[in-house]
Amino acid sequence: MDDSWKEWVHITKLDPDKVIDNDAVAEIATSGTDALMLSGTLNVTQENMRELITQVKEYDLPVVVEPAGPEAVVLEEVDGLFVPSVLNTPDMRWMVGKHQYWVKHNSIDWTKVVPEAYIVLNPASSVGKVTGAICDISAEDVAAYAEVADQYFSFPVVYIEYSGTYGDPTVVAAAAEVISDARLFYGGGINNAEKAAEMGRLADTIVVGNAVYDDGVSALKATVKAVH
Ligand SMILES: CC(C)=CCC/C(C)=C/CC/C(C)=C/CC/C(C)=C/COP(=O)(O)OP(=O)(O)O
Ligand SMILES: O=P(O)(O)OC[C@@H](O)CO
Ligand SMILES: [Mg+2]
Repeated sequence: MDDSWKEWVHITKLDPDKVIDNDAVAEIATSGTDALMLSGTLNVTQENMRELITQVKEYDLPVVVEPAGPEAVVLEEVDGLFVPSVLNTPDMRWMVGKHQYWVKHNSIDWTKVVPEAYIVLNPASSVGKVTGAICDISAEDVAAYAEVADQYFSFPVVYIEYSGTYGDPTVVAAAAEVISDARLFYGGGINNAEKAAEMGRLADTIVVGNAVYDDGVSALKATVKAVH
């Protein structure tokens, strides 16, 4: 993975566990979004991940996979692998445990891997439930995690994750304030131009997922226009 991902300001997240028709994929691919991130928490298998890759690979925009576990890693025909580590969970499997298992049983092409320091803040999301994240933390707590990720662990990405709900801009601003090297990603509940513009002013990159399925490609396009 070369460093071109550091210029992305808008990522569309597609879920291998959800169905999307080819017309919608074609419109998304030409919407102006910078990249497609194939990612989900529940029911993601090699099979449905490969099906989605086949569906999107014919378009010439970057496609990356964000696995929920070693079993969801597919590297063929994609440009890179964005691997989360969840900072705000007491369950170390989601910070380093699954990663150690993955490395022990596979030979990794590290040039294709971009680590993401996830701070999960929506307890109702699948990722919140699955990882046992401690979501009721303050902006100050979030900023401290962001600084640790950026300055102590040197993660290239800090990802503020509100998956499924629109987050608190003051929390994103607090994280942005303390980060100097990492790219700040924000994802969660962005389904129109206003929300995209607001979080786009605070984070380096916004990620739009559910809106594609719930509100359609026109909503997605509005979020692209708001930041491009
Ligand atoms: C070690 C390797 C290769 C992988 C492990 C990677 C880890 C630790 C992942 C933990 C966090 C996680 C499960 C991320 C999945 C990506 C993600 C956040 C999907 C979207 O969130 P959902 O909560 O599924 O949204 P919905 O509820 O709308 O499906
Ligand atoms: O689905 P939404 O709420 O847009 O969130 C996008 C992404 O952050 C999910 O991992
Ligand atoms: Mg999901």
